[in-house]
Amino acid sequence: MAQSGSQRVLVIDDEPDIRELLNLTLSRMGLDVTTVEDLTEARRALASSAFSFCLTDMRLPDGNGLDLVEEISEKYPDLPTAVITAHGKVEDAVNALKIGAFDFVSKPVDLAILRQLVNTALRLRSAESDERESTQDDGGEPEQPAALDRLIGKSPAINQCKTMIAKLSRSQAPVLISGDSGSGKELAARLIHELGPRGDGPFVPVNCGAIPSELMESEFFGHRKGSFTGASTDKDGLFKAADGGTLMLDEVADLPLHMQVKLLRVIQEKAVMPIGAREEVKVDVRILSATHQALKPLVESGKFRSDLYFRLNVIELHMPSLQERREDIPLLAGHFLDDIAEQWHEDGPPEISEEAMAALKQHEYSGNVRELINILQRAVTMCEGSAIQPEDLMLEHVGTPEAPAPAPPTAEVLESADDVSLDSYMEDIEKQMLEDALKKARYNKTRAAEILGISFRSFRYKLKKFGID
Ligand SMILES: Nc1ncnc2c1ncn2[C@@H]1O[C@H](COP(=O)(O)OP(=O)(O)OP(=O)(O)O)[C@@H](O)[C@H]1O
Repeated sequence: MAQSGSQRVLVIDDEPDIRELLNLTLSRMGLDVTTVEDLTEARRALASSAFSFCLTDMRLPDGNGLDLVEEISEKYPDLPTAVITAHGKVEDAVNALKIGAFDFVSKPVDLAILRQLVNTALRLRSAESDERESTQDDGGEPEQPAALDRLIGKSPAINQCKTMIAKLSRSQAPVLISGDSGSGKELAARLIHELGPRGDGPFVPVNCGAIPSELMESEFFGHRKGSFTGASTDKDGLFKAADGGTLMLDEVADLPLHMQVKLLRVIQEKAVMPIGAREEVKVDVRILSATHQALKPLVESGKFRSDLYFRLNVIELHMPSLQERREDIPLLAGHFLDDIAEQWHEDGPPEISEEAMAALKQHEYSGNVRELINILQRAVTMCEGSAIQPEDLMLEHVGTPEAPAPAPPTAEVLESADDVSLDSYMEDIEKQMLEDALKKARYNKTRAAEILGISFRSFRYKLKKFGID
């Protein structure tokens, strides 16, 4: 696809045939191509003209392409640069991405892949120049993208994440997002995707631990009709669904070893082989992975392949736990209370008493932001007055002794609740109690609230929360 206008691209390769092929391919895309054969000429070209994209070979007569990548990321940080790596030289590709290359393409250059790569890089450039123009119009300093405001917090730890996310969104490098459960790993991945040149493409999150091992290959790579019993139609896999966008491998440590091998191949070849297909299907997907477990010990114990780890963990983004940023809790709590009030169509959110806020700030959150949201939802349903009190939070150490304790779970319930979190288990009990009270009160809500010993307002909140009519 030709790009609008004539954008200048710089190609550096010492082999005349390849220079010619690249020149032809990129010119056909409507680009104004400058080709040079070594680093000296490249430096000269960069100093004399403004380019929108740069593509360099690694081994050049007067030095290494990676040195140029480093120079470009310092001197021309807005210029996306891709490197051409020798086939199978994963280390070179990873090093290039680590020092700031936008992406890489391996030899022999697949022209379809190259075209996709260039289009993605140029989309990044045009989005950035639009942004620059709009900040220049305002006469203001370049600001962080507004989407980053969705990552609530002002602590140094979260500010560092925001800066990193903005930077990572400009590259195609695989990122490993680490952090405790509920700390915002998926939110961070979404932002990297949305802010980058693939933002208009699909974002496909997949929980690697949730797919049965025997279905994994078909889920990831798709299958052809008749390739196994039950394959009654062709099916596109998750990679195909994420084509042109981002695939987020959540809980990547749960990938079984046989899938790790296959995944590595896909990442290297940028193509998938659906089960029963005769030919590979090209896919243009950026991979972001997330884990709440440290992967290194798994690599050491042989449960996670070191070559895949090396490939996925090109850059690591760590999402801080709430314990590491307690100062953000008031801001987060205020934001989620507004959210809850809006979702539940209430006039306004209740206030939080000073004591309740202090309890929230001290609490040890094993489920981080997700747990904070759950606590606040529960508090809003429990709150009788205009301000949330510590006992409304129902945190273990501030629980009200007189609050009616739910019936102890039966062995049967516990057995079936193997994978159920405490929160959802408690919610089931709460829902059941509401329904029982309603029945007992012959669906008179005021009476049902009396039976449960809670206010009518709190009863109504709960009905809404559980979608009980
Ligand atoms: N800094 C934040 N600002 C606003 N909302 C946040 C923040 N961090 C997390 N959240 C919200 O908390 C919830 C959990 O976040 P998310 O799913 O991204 O966490 P996670 O680390 O991927 O969880 P898991 O480990 O369970 O996969 C989501 O509703 C998310 O929008």
